[in-house]
Amino acid sequence: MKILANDGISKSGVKALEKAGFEVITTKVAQEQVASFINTHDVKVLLVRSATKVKKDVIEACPGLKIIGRGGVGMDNIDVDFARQQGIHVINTPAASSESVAELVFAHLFSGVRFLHDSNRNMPLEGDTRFNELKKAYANGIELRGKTLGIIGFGRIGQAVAKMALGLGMRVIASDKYIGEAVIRVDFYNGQFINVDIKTEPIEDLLKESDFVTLHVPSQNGYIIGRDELKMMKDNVGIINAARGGVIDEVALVEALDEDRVLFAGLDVFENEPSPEMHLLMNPKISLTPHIGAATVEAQDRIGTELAEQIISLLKNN
Ligand SMILES: O=C(O)[C@H](O)COP(=O)(O)O
Repeated sequence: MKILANDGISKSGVKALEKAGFEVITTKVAQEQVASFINTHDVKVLLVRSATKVKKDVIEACPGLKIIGRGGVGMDNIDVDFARQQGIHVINTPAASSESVAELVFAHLFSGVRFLHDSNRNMPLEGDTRFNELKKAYANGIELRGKTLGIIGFGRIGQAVAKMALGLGMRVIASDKYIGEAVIRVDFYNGQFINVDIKTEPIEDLLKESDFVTLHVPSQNGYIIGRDELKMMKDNVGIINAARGGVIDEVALVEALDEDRVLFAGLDVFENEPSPEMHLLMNPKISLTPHIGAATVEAQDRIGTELAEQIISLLKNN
């Protein structure tokens, strides 16, 4: 039975699937060719990350598909309900990448408070005399310890962020439409741990209290952080979005950065993906990454292995 992993899959995933007798094809097929490739090669399982879109047109054109697998969390690139109505299993790996996304949030936070993204762009060439000038420009860094981190969206990723923030000595507050409270277990290298109970609070309170705000919500129809929400935030707040483009109003964000109301932003996702707007790319107050929250060896290994386990259990054990 053939599997097309159109956005790639880890070696561990390929190995587990091949061991179970599947053939895994990892050639990248262009979006417009996906359906015809699936049909001509008699592919039964389509695996994607966020790049390949599996919308109604593709699903309708591939009546032989048995499984659509999303290696990752967000399923906004898949018409999940429609696929399930056609009797296709739709699976994902909701827990596999939480730590990696959380670590990227801190990469952006550390970059923001110490201007790393900007100093990397500006470091002087040999013979350039601006070294001391830059030393002065980046002299007012901020420590994270003791500051308040507001986490919007307190599911798996939000809670992984909370755990790391607590480890750094930050105060953590959270807001979530569906989750009232969560016990965050902070593990130490020597096997010891502490539990910290965090009750969520209304978003308005979070925005007023936070020194840094990070978003961990699924794709939305409207902005969670728009012009009004930006106005509610503390002066010199830092904002991170490693969730989905479209949860922050980018135009209002740039305005707030330009007016020195927001100190910095860290963006891994964009309203216009994969071609983020120029006003974001050129902004010295924005630390940027190209949607790589889940892009670690460890997360992709877990994702590949979990997908393989689910596929084997759905197709081999039934
Ligand atoms: O929803 C996800 O899992 C993340 O956005 C990662 O997406 P990616 O698999 O395209 O890196």
